[in-house]
Amino acid sequence: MPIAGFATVTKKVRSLPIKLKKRTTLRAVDSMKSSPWKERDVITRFSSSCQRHSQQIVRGIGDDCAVLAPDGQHDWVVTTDMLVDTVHFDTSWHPAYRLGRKCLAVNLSDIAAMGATPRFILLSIAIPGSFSNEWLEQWTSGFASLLDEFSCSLIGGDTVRGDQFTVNITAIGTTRKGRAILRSTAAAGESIFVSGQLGSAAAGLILCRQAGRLGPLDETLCRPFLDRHLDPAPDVACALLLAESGLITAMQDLSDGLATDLAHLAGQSMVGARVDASLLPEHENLARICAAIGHDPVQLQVAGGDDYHLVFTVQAGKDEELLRFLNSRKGPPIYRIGETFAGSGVRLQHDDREVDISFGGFQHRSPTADEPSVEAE
Ligand SMILES: Nc1ncnc2c1ncn2[C@@H]1O[C@H](COP(=O)(O)OP(=O)(O)O)[C@@H](O)[C@H]1O
Ligand SMILES: Cc1ncc(C[n+]2csc(CCOP(=O)(O)OP(=O)(O)O)c2C)c(N)n1
Ligand SMILES: [Mg+2]
Repeated sequence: MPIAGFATVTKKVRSLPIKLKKRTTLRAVDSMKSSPWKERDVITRFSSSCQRHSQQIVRGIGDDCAVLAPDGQHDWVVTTDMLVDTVHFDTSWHPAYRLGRKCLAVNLSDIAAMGATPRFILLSIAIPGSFSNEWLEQWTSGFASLLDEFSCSLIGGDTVRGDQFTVNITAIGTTRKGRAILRSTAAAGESIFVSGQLGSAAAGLILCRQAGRLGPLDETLCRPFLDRHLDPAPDVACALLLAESGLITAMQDLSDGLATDLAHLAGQSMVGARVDASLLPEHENLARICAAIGHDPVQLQVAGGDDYHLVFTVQAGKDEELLRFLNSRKGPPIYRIGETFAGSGVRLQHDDREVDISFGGFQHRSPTADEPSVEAE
Protein backbone atom coordinates (compact mmCIF):
# COMPACT_ATOMS: atom_id res chain seq x y z
CA MET A 1 0.00 0.00 0.00
CA PRO A 2 1.49 3.38 -1.03
CA ILE A 3 2.51 5.56 1.87
CA ALA A 4 1.21 9.14 1.78
CA GLY A 5 3.80 11.54 0.38
CA PHE A 6 6.00 8.70 -0.94
CA ALA A 7 6.00 9.99 -4.52
CA THR A 8 7.29 13.41 -3.44
CA VAL A 9 10.01 11.84 -1.32
CA THR A 10 11.12 9.62 -4.21
CA LYS A 11 11.28 12.65 -6.49
CA LYS A 12 13.49 14.51 -4.02
CA VAL A 13 15.75 11.51 -3.55
CA ARG A 14 16.02 11.02 -7.34
CA SER A 15 17.10 14.62 -7.83
CA LEU A 16 19.88 14.24 -5.23
CA PRO A 17 22.61 12.54 -7.30
CA ILE A 18 22.64 15.42 -9.81
CA LYS A 19 23.17 17.99 -7.01
CA LEU A 20 25.72 15.77 -5.30
CA LYS A 21 27.62 15.31 -8.53
CA LYS A 22 27.88 19.06 -9.00
CA ARG A 23 29.10 19.59 -5.44
CA THR A 24 31.57 16.74 -5.75
CA THR A 25 33.03 18.29 -8.88
CA LEU A 26 33.40 21.65 -7.12
CA ARG A 27 35.18 20.01 -4.19
CA ALA A 28 37.41 17.81 -6.32
CA VAL A 29 40.31 20.26 -6.22
CA ASP A 30 40.27 20.36 -2.41
CA SER A 31 40.07 16.61 -2.00
CA MET A 32 43.24 16.18 -4.07
CA LYS A 33 45.08 18.15 -1.41
CA SER A 34 43.42 16.67 1.65
CA SER A 35 41.34 13.65 2.59
CA PRO A 36 38.05 14.01 4.51
CA TRP A 37 37.76 13.05 8.19
CA LYS A 38 35.27 10.71 9.87
CA GLU A 39 34.27 10.58 13.53
CA ARG A 40 35.31 6.97 14.14
CA ASP A 41 38.74 7.49 12.56
CA VAL A 42 39.22 10.64 14.62
CA ILE A 43 38.37 8.81 17.86
CA THR A 44 40.66 5.94 16.92
CA ARG A 45 43.46 8.40 16.26
CA PHE A 46 42.99 9.97 19.68
CA SER A 47 42.96 6.64 21.46
CA SER A 48 46.04 5.38 19.63
CA SER A 49 48.05 8.65 19.74
CA CYS A 50 47.46 9.39 23.40
CA GLN A 51 49.23 7.15 25.85
CA ARG A 52 47.99 6.24 29.30
CA HIS A 53 50.05 7.29 32.25
CA SER A 54 48.12 5.71 35.10
CA GLN A 55 47.21 2.34 36.52
CA GLN A 56 43.99 3.83 37.94
CA ILE A 57 42.06 3.66 34.66
CA VAL A 58 39.72 0.73 34.96
CA ARG A 59 38.05 1.67 31.64
CA GLY A 60 39.20 4.48 29.34
CA ILE A 61 38.02 5.38 25.82
CA GLY A 62 35.33 3.08 24.41
CA ASP A 63 32.55 2.78 26.99
CA ASP A 64 29.75 5.18 28.01
CA CYS A 65 31.91 6.49 30.86
CA ALA A 66 35.50 6.27 31.94
CA VAL A 67 35.99 4.36 35.18
CA LEU A 68 38.66 5.53 37.60
CA ALA A 69 39.72 3.98 40.89
CA PRO A 70 41.03 6.67 43.23
CA ASP A 71 42.84 5.44 46.32
CA GLY A 72 40.93 7.47 48.88
CA GLN A 73 43.88 9.56 50.08
CA HIS A 74 43.33 12.34 47.57
CA ASP A 75 40.83 14.98 46.61
CA TRP A 76 39.91 15.09 42.94
CA VAL A 77 39.57 18.44 41.16
CA VAL A 78 37.69 18.69 37.86
CA THR A 79 37.52 21.61 35.42
CA THR A 80 36.10 22.11 31.95
CA ASP A 81 36.82 24.86 29.42
CA MET A 82 35.33 25.48 25.99
CA LEU A 83 37.43 27.14 23.29
CA VAL A 84 35.91 28.41 20.05
CA ASP A 85 37.57 29.42 16.77
CA THR A 86 37.77 33.24 16.32
CA VAL A 87 36.84 33.76 20.00
CA HIS A 88 39.67 31.99 21.89
CA PHE A 89 42.05 31.43 18.98
CA ASP A 90 42.10 31.95 15.25
CA THR A 91 42.79 28.96 13.03
CA SER A 92 43.72 31.34 10.20
CA TRP A 93 47.04 32.06 11.94
CA HIS A 94 47.36 29.53 14.77
CA PRO A 95 49.46 26.52 13.70
CA ALA A 96 47.43 23.35 14.39
CA TYR A 97 50.17 21.67 16.48
CA ARG A 98 50.52 24.67 18.77
CA LEU A 99 46.75 25.09 19.03
CA GLY A 100 46.42 21.49 20.21
CA ARG A 101 48.90 22.30 22.96
CA LYS A 102 47.22 25.59 23.92
CA CYS A 103 43.73 24.06 24.22
CA LEU A 104 45.10 21.63 26.79
CA ALA A 105 47.41 24.15 28.48
CA VAL A 106 44.57 26.48 29.49
CA ASN A 107 42.86 23.59 31.26
CA LEU A 108 46.04 22.43 32.99
CA SER A 109 46.44 26.00 34.19
CA ASP A 110 43.07 25.72 35.99
CA ILE A 111 44.19 22.51 37.70
CA ALA A 112 47.50 24.19 38.65
CA ALA A 113 45.55 27.07 40.20
CA MET A 114 44.17 24.61 42.77
CA GLY A 115 47.69 23.44 43.65
CA ALA A 116 46.72 20.08 42.13
CA THR A 117 48.42 17.59 39.85
CA PRO A 118 46.62 17.23 36.49
CA ARG A 119 45.88 13.58 35.69
CA PHE A 120 42.91 12.78 33.41
CA ILE A 121 41.48 14.61 30.38
CA LEU A 122 38.17 14.44 28.47
CA LEU A 123 38.18 16.05 25.01
CA SER A 124 35.09 17.09 23.05
CA ILE A 125 35.51 18.68 19.64
CA ALA A 126 33.30 20.06 16.90
CA ILE A 127 35.08 19.96 13.54
CA PRO A 128 33.93 21.86 10.43
CA GLY A 129 33.52 19.77 7.29
CA SER A 130 36.13 21.93 5.54
CA PHE A 131 38.93 20.92 7.95
CA SER A 132 41.36 18.28 6.71
CA ASN A 133 42.61 15.10 8.26
CA GLU A 134 46.16 16.47 7.96
CA TRP A 135 45.28 19.53 10.05
CA LEU A 136 43.60 17.33 12.67
CA GLU A 137 46.62 15.03 12.71
CA GLN A 138 48.84 17.98 13.62
CA TRP A 139 46.38 19.30 16.23
CA THR A 140 46.33 15.83 17.80
CA SER A 141 50.14 15.58 17.85
CA GLY A 142 50.37 18.91 19.66
CA PHE A 143 47.65 17.93 22.10
CA ALA A 144 49.29 14.53 22.76
CA SER A 145 52.72 16.15 23.25
CA LEU A 146 51.43 18.26 26.15
CA LEU A 147 49.57 15.27 27.61
CA ASP A 148 52.90 13.46 27.70
CA GLU A 149 54.77 16.46 29.15
CA PHE A 150 52.42 16.41 32.14
CA SER A 151 51.83 12.64 32.25
CA CYS A 152 48.10 13.17 31.72
CA SER A 153 45.85 10.51 30.18
CA LEU A 154 43.03 11.11 27.71
CA ILE A 155 40.11 8.97 28.95
CA GLY A 156 37.17 10.04 26.72
CA GLY A 157 35.30 12.81 24.99
CA ASP A 158 32.94 13.42 22.08
CA THR A 159 33.47 14.17 18.38
CA VAL A 160 30.91 15.96 16.22
CA ARG A 161 30.71 18.05 13.06
CA GLY A 162 30.15 21.78 13.65
CA ASP A 163 30.33 25.13 11.87
CA GLN A 164 33.16 26.48 14.07
CA PHE A 165 36.15 24.46 15.27
CA THR A 166 35.30 24.16 18.98
CA VAL A 167 37.16 22.34 21.73
CA ASN A 168 35.78 21.48 25.13
CA ILE A 169 38.21 19.92 27.56
CA THR A 170 37.48 18.51 30.99
CA ALA A 171 40.51 18.06 33.21
CA ILE A 172 40.66 16.08 36.43
CA GLY A 173 43.46 16.48 38.95
CA THR A 174 44.31 15.37 42.45
CA THR A 175 45.60 17.02 45.60
CA ARG A 176 46.39 15.70 49.04
CA LYS A 177 43.16 15.55 51.07
CA GLY A 178 41.97 19.00 52.09
CA ARG A 179 44.94 20.77 50.44
CA ALA A 180 43.31 22.31 47.33
CA ILE A 181 44.11 26.06 47.27
CA LEU A 182 40.93 28.10 46.84
CA ARG A 183 40.22 31.67 45.69
CA SER A 184 38.23 32.52 48.80
CA THR A 185 40.82 32.18 51.57
CA ALA A 186 43.05 35.27 51.32
CA ALA A 187 43.11 37.65 54.31
CA ALA A 188 43.87 41.38 54.58
CA GLY A 189 47.54 42.35 54.95
CA GLU A 190 48.96 39.59 52.73
CA SER A 191 51.39 40.01 49.82
CA ILE A 192 50.11 39.35 46.30
CA PHE A 193 52.48 37.58 43.90
CA VAL A 194 52.34 36.43 40.26
CA SER A 195 54.28 33.52 38.80
CA GLY A 196 55.40 35.09 35.52
CA GLN A 197 55.58 38.06 33.16
CA LEU A 198 52.31 39.73 32.22
CA GLY A 199 51.17 41.20 28.91
CA SER A 200 53.28 39.07 26.56
CA ALA A 201 50.39 36.95 25.24
CA ALA A 202 48.20 40.00 24.67
CA ALA A 203 51.01 41.66 22.72
CA GLY A 204 51.46 38.43 20.74
CA LEU A 205 47.75 38.37 19.88
CA ILE A 206 47.93 41.94 18.56
CA LEU A 207 51.02 41.06 16.52
CA CYS A 208 49.11 38.13 14.97
CA ARG A 209 46.07 40.32 14.24
CA GLN A 210 48.14 43.11 12.72
CA ALA A 211 50.46 40.83 10.73
CA GLY A 212 50.99 42.32 7.32
CA ARG A 213 49.86 45.78 8.44
CA LEU A 214 52.90 46.36 10.65
CA GLY A 215 56.16 47.57 9.22
CA PRO A 216 59.08 45.14 9.29
CA LEU A 217 59.56 43.90 12.85
CA ASP A 218 62.52 41.81 13.87
CA GLU A 219 61.51 38.13 14.06
CA THR A 220 63.59 37.50 17.21
CA LEU A 221 62.05 40.58 18.85
CA CYS A 222 58.50 39.27 18.22
CA ARG A 223 59.11 35.57 18.89
CA PRO A 224 58.64 35.49 22.71
CA PHE A 225 55.34 37.38 22.39
CA LEU A 226 54.02 35.19 19.59
CA ASP A 227 55.11 32.09 21.54
CA ARG A 228 53.27 33.19 24.67
CA HIS A 229 50.05 33.72 22.70
CA LEU A 230 50.35 30.60 20.53
CA ASP A 231 51.79 28.07 22.98
CA PRO A 232 51.60 29.14 26.64
CA ALA A 233 53.21 26.85 29.21
CA PRO A 234 50.98 26.23 32.24
CA ASP A 235 52.72 26.85 35.60
CA VAL A 236 52.01 23.37 36.97
CA ALA A 237 55.43 22.76 38.52
CA CYS A 238 55.42 26.17 40.20
CA ALA A 239 51.91 25.59 41.56
CA LEU A 240 52.88 22.26 43.07
CA LEU A 241 55.86 23.84 44.84
CA LEU A 242 53.66 26.66 46.10
CA ALA A 243 51.16 24.10 47.44
CA GLU A 244 53.96 22.12 49.05
CA SER A 245 55.28 25.23 50.81
CA GLY A 246 52.05 25.43 52.81
CA LEU A 247 52.43 29.24 52.78
CA ILE A 248 49.88 30.14 50.07
CA THR A 249 46.48 31.36 51.26
CA ALA A 250 44.60 31.74 47.94
CA MET A 251 45.37 31.22 44.26
CA GLN A 252 43.87 31.53 40.79
CA ASP A 253 45.13 31.44 37.24
CA LEU A 254 45.31 34.48 34.95
CA SER A 255 43.15 33.90 31.88
CA ASP A 256 41.03 37.07 31.66
CA GLY A 257 43.73 39.48 32.89
CA LEU A 258 44.85 40.57 36.36
CA ALA A 259 42.09 43.21 36.60
CA THR A 260 39.39 40.55 36.39
CA ASP A 261 41.09 37.50 37.88
CA LEU A 262 42.40 39.32 40.95
CA ALA A 263 38.91 40.81 41.37
CA HIS A 264 37.53 37.25 41.61
CA LEU A 265 40.12 36.29 44.23
CA ALA A 266 39.72 39.48 46.25
CA GLY A 267 35.92 39.44 46.01
CA GLN A 268 35.60 35.82 47.10
CA SER A 269 38.05 36.43 49.96
CA MET A 270 36.18 39.61 50.92
CA VAL A 271 39.33 41.76 50.84
CA GLY A 272 40.61 44.55 48.60
CA ALA A 273 43.75 44.21 46.45
CA ARG A 274 46.25 47.01 45.74
CA VAL A 275 48.70 46.50 42.88
CA ASP A 276 51.68 48.69 41.98
CA ALA A 277 52.07 48.99 38.19
CA SER A 278 55.83 49.47 38.53
CA LEU A 279 56.10 46.01 40.15
CA LEU A 280 54.29 44.13 37.36
CA PRO A 281 56.84 41.80 35.73
CA GLU A 282 57.22 42.21 31.99
CA HIS A 283 59.37 40.93 29.17
CA GLU A 284 62.37 43.20 28.58
CA ASN A 285 61.05 44.06 25.09
CA LEU A 286 57.37 44.63 25.97
CA ALA A 287 57.75 48.44 25.83
CA ARG A 288 59.42 48.27 22.38
CA ILE A 289 56.73 45.95 21.00
CA CYS A 290 53.98 48.13 22.48
CA ALA A 291 55.49 51.21 20.81
CA ALA A 292 55.39 49.36 17.47
CA ILE A 293 51.80 48.10 17.83
CA GLY A 294 50.47 51.30 19.41
CA HIS A 295 49.35 49.89 22.77
CA ASP A 296 49.99 50.81 26.40
CA PRO A 297 52.10 48.11 28.14
CA VAL A 298 50.35 48.49 31.52
CA GLN A 299 46.98 48.16 29.80
CA LEU A 300 48.05 44.85 28.27
CA GLN A 301 49.50 43.67 31.58
CA VAL A 302 46.36 44.26 33.62
CA ALA A 303 43.62 43.69 31.03
CA GLY A 304 45.06 41.82 28.04
CA GLY A 305 44.43 38.33 29.38
CA ASP A 306 45.71 34.96 28.13
CA ASP A 307 48.76 35.07 30.44
CA TYR A 308 48.11 31.68 32.07
CA HIS A 309 50.36 32.45 35.01
CA LEU A 310 49.19 32.29 38.63
CA VAL A 311 48.19 35.07 41.01
CA PHE A 312 48.37 34.14 44.70
CA THR A 313 48.52 35.49 48.23
CA VAL A 314 51.04 34.54 50.91
CA GLN A 315 50.56 34.28 54.68
CA ALA A 316 51.38 37.64 56.28
CA GLY A 317 55.07 37.95 57.14
CA LYS A 318 56.04 34.77 55.22
CA ASP A 319 57.29 36.26 51.92
CA GLU A 320 60.96 35.67 52.70
CA GLU A 321 60.30 32.12 53.91
CA LEU A 322 58.46 31.36 50.66
CA LEU A 323 61.26 32.81 48.52
CA ARG A 324 63.85 30.76 50.46
CA PHE A 325 61.73 27.61 50.06
CA LEU A 326 61.41 28.11 46.27
CA ASN A 327 65.10 28.87 46.01
CA SER A 328 66.04 25.71 47.89
CA ARG A 329 63.83 23.68 45.51
CA LYS A 330 65.23 25.42 42.41
CA GLY A 331 61.74 26.78 41.72
CA PRO A 332 60.90 29.44 39.11
CA PRO A 333 60.99 33.17 39.97
CA ILE A 334 57.87 34.75 41.47
CA TYR A 335 57.08 38.47 41.64
CA ARG A 336 55.50 40.48 44.45
CA ILE A 337 53.05 42.96 42.88
CA GLY A 338 51.07 44.36 45.83
CA GLU A 339 49.05 43.51 48.91
CA THR A 340 45.54 42.82 50.14
CA PHE A 341 43.73 45.26 52.46
CA ALA A 342 40.54 45.34 54.52
CA GLY A 343 38.09 46.65 51.94
CA SER A 344 37.07 45.75 48.41
CA GLY A 345 38.01 46.19 44.76
CA VAL A 346 41.27 45.98 42.82
CA ARG A 347 43.24 49.25 42.93
CA LEU A 348 46.11 50.00 40.55
CA GLN A 349 48.77 52.53 41.56
CA HIS A 350 50.15 54.01 38.38
CA ASP A 351 51.71 57.39 37.53
CA ASP A 352 51.04 58.84 41.03
CA ARG A 353 47.35 57.92 40.74
CA GLU A 354 45.29 55.07 42.12
CA VAL A 355 42.43 53.72 39.97
CA ASP A 356 39.94 50.91 40.46
CA ILE A 357 40.47 48.30 37.75
CA SER A 358 38.11 45.61 39.10
CA PHE A 359 36.79 43.33 36.34
CA GLY A 360 38.44 45.46 33.63
CA GLY A 361 39.84 42.40 31.83
CA PHE A 362 38.45 40.10 29.17
CA GLN A 363 34.79 39.21 29.21
CA HIS A 364 32.72 37.18 26.72
CA ARG A 365 29.91 39.40 25.55
CA SER A 366 27.68 40.14 22.62
CA PRO A 367 29.30 42.64 20.22
CA THR A 368 26.45 45.05 20.91
CA ALA A 369 26.80 44.95 24.73
CA ASP A 370 27.63 48.47 25.92
CA GLU A 371 29.37 47.47 29.17
CA PRO A 372 32.68 49.36 29.44
CA SER A 373 35.76 47.23 29.00
CA VAL A 374 39.44 48.09 28.90
CA GLU A 375 40.54 44.86 27.24
CA ALA A 376 42.83 45.06 24.21
CA GLU A 377 40.98 44.99 20.87
N1 LIG B 1 37.65 13.41 20.97
C1 LIG B 1 37.68 12.31 21.75
N2 LIG B 1 38.75 12.06 22.52
C2 LIG B 1 38.79 11.00 23.31
N3 LIG B 1 37.81 10.10 23.40
C3 LIG B 1 36.74 10.31 22.66
C4 LIG B 1 36.61 11.42 21.79
N4 LIG B 1 35.42 11.37 21.16
C5 LIG B 1 34.83 10.26 21.64
N5 LIG B 1 35.62 9.63 22.54
C6 LIG B 1 35.36 8.42 23.29
O1 LIG B 1 35.07 7.44 22.35
C7 LIG B 1 34.09 6.60 22.86
C8 LIG B 1 32.94 6.56 21.86
O2 LIG B 1 32.39 7.84 21.70
P1 LIG B 1 30.85 8.01 21.33
O3 LIG B 1 30.57 7.13 20.16
O4 LIG B 1 30.54 9.46 21.18
O5 LIG B 1 30.21 7.40 22.64
P2 LIG B 1 28.67 7.46 23.08
O6 LIG B 1 27.91 6.82 22.00
O7 LIG B 1 28.68 6.73 24.39
O8 LIG B 1 28.38 8.95 23.23
C9 LIG B 1 33.69 7.11 24.23
O9 LIG B 1 34.46 6.39 25.20
C10 LIG B 1 34.14 8.52 24.21
O10 LIG B 1 34.47 8.98 25.52
C1 LIG C 1 41.42 35.14 18.21
C2 LIG C 1 41.49 35.59 19.64
N1 LIG C 1 40.78 36.68 20.02
C3 LIG C 1 40.81 37.07 21.30
C4 LIG C 1 41.56 36.40 22.23
C5 LIG C 1 41.63 36.90 23.66
N2 LIG C 1 40.87 36.05 24.56
C6 LIG C 1 39.90 35.22 24.17
S1 LIG C 1 39.21 34.38 25.45
C7 LIG C 1 40.19 35.18 26.56
C8 LIG C 1 40.08 34.96 28.05
C9 LIG C 1 40.11 33.53 28.45
O1 LIG C 1 39.01 32.81 27.94
P1 LIG C 1 37.82 32.34 28.91
O2 LIG C 1 36.85 31.58 28.11
O3 LIG C 1 37.30 33.50 29.67
O4 LIG C 1 38.65 31.36 29.84
P2 LIG C 1 38.45 31.08 31.41
O5 LIG C 1 38.62 32.37 32.09
O6 LIG C 1 37.08 30.54 31.55
O7 LIG C 1 39.54 30.10 31.73
C10 LIG C 1 41.05 36.07 25.92
C11 LIG C 1 42.03 36.94 26.59
C12 LIG C 1 42.28 35.28 21.79
N3 LIG C 1 43.01 34.53 22.65
N4 LIG C 1 42.24 34.89 20.50
MG1 LIG D 1 36.43 33.62 31.54
